[in-house]
Order: sequence, then structure tokens, then C-alpha cells
Amino acid sequence: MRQVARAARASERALYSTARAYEARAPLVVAEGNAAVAAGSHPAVAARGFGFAAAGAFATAAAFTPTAVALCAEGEEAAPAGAEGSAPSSGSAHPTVVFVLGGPGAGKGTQCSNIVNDFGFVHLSAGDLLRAHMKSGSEDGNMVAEMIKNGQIVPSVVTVRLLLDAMKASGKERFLIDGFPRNKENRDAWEVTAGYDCDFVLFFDCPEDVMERRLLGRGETSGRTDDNIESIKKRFKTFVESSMPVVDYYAGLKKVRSVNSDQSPDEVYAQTKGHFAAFV
Ligand SMILES: Nc1ncnc2c1ncn2[C@@H]1O[C@H](COP(=O)(O)OP(=O)(O)O)[C@@H](O)[C@H]1O
Ligand SMILES: O=c1ccn([C@@H]2O[C@H](COP(=O)(O)OP(=O)(O)O)[C@@H](O)[C@H]2O)c(=O)[nH]1
Repeated sequence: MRQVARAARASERALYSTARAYEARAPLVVAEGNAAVAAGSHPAVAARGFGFAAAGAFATAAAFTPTAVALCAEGEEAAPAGAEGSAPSSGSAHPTVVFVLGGPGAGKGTQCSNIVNDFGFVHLSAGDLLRAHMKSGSEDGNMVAEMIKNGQIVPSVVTVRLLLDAMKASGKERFLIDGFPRNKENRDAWEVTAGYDCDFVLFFDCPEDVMERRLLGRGETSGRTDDNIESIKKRFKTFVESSMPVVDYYAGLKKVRSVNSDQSPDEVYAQTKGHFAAFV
């Protein structure tokens, strides 16, 4: 444990210099990133005061990764992911966060609504937040719109800020973060910016042909620019190449609670709620 803590502190010092070097190169973006940090609720993170840039996010995330891993390793030792259905101990220093992952159309949103009703979680869909942001007339709205249509992953600086703002605005302590993190950069940025990792990942496992049928059905009424066959194919590719490695990463940490979502909604929920027994 001491070794891990030392490694984390060393990485943190390295992170701080990286962030400072970065700040010198991109002051405007860091200012935006700091706004995101200020919106977050974790004091240790606010004290660090660093930011991400849309343009440089990928390179920067790579520089941050050792810290994220060190902090994660430390967190794991201090607060293990726990057995099925276990809740974090009371007095936890951070909110309860469950990342809800699964392919497009796997049924994440549908099941999140059920969990909200029964277990008092707040449901934050990263996709819904991005779609609202895109329609809000924001400066980067066009970029977000284009990326969603093409099934690409919006830079973390945008998504993490939207999520942390929404969490803060809710004033609540239990969150289902639906459809995020979608790649390694998202995951690293979350952990560094929020200052803590998720409690566990709820993963909906569904075959691609089933998801495709559902999405085409949803597309008849959703009005979404990406519920069409061309965008759906791109989203599947992004899911396999970028998002599944995140699920695999958490599986390696024994943090994934998996549900077969190729069943009726009621059957899926019967399995899903078993993972939340500790939150009644
Ligand atoms: N278990 C299920 N069986 C059949 N249809 C489903 C099931 N779960 C969700 N759906 C439908 O499939 C579509 C995609 O579900 P949704 O919850 O929006 O998925 P996601 O949030 O993973 O993209 C919606 O039209 C929804 O009503
Ligand atoms: O953290 C996120 C969540 C969503 N998206 C974008 O929003 C789209 C729709 O995501 P959502 O979760 O709403 O729908 P799903 O693909 O799961 O049906 C994705 O394809 C991405 O383009 C993103 O970039 N980052």
C-alpha cells in the first residue's frame, strides 16, 4: 500500500508538471478545463487544477495515464470493488458512480429508468447531455453534432465537464452514468478530473443483429441523426474498437457486473436489479 501511495504521489508530481507545461501551451483550454474541475465536487481534484484540450486531448491523456492507473490501484486497495451487489461503505468521500456500458441499442437507457425508480439513482446519459449541448448554440455544438452523426467519440473535455456539472446540479449522491466512458481517453480523463473511479460497471451484453433491429425501430420515432443504418454501422465499429477495451479493462479489475440483454425488458431487469440489492 505504501509503495502504491508513493507511486501515486510521484505520478501526481509528474502530472502536475505535465499540466503546467500543457497550460503554457493552451491557456484558454486549460481555463475551460479548470471550470470543469471547479464544477466537480472532489476537493483533491480542485487543488490539482489541470485541464484537457479538445485538440490535444489524446496526447495529453496518454501523458496522464500512469497517474490514473496509480490512483486506481491505490483506490482498489483501499476500497475493493466488492462482491455482487455490495454498496460502498457509508461516509464514502465521493458519490456512488456506476458506469453503464453496452453497445448502441443494448438497452442501457431502458434499464436505467427502472433502476432510478427502484434504487434512487440519478440517471445521466452522456449522449443526452451531448445532444442537449449540441442544440444549445454552444461554440462546439457543430463539432459535437458531426461527431454524433458519424458515431465518433466526443473529446473528453466536453463530456466530462457536462457530466460533472449535471452531477453537481442534481445535489444527489448516486449516479448511473450511461454510455460513458466510451474509450480509454474518456476513462482516464474521468478519473483524473473527478478524482475517483466508478464503483462498478453495469454491462449490457447484446448481439449486434439484435441491437441493429432495435436501433432501426427506435429510429422511426427518435428523431436522432444517428439512428440510421449508415451511422449505426459506424457506431458498432467504434464500440468494438474503442469501448469494449474499457469494459475489458474493468473486467481485469473485477468491476464488471454483466447482464444478458437479449431478453425481454422485464427479464433483463430481473437480472439487472440483482446487482443493486445493496442499494435498497
Ligand atoms: N430488452 C429489450 N427488448 C426489446 N427491445 C428493447 C429492449 N430494451 C430496449 N429496447 C428497445 O430498444 C431500443 C434501444 O433501447 P435503449 O434503452 O434506448 O438502448 P441504449 O440506451 O443502449 O442505446 C429502444 O427502442 C427500446 O425501447
Ligand atoms: O460519452 C459519450 C457518450 C456519447 N457520445 C456520442 O453520442 C452518441 C450517442 O450515444 P448514446 O449513448 O446516446 O447512444 P447509444 O449509442 O448508446 O445508443 C455516440 O455514438 C457518440 O457519438 C460520446 O461521444 N461520448
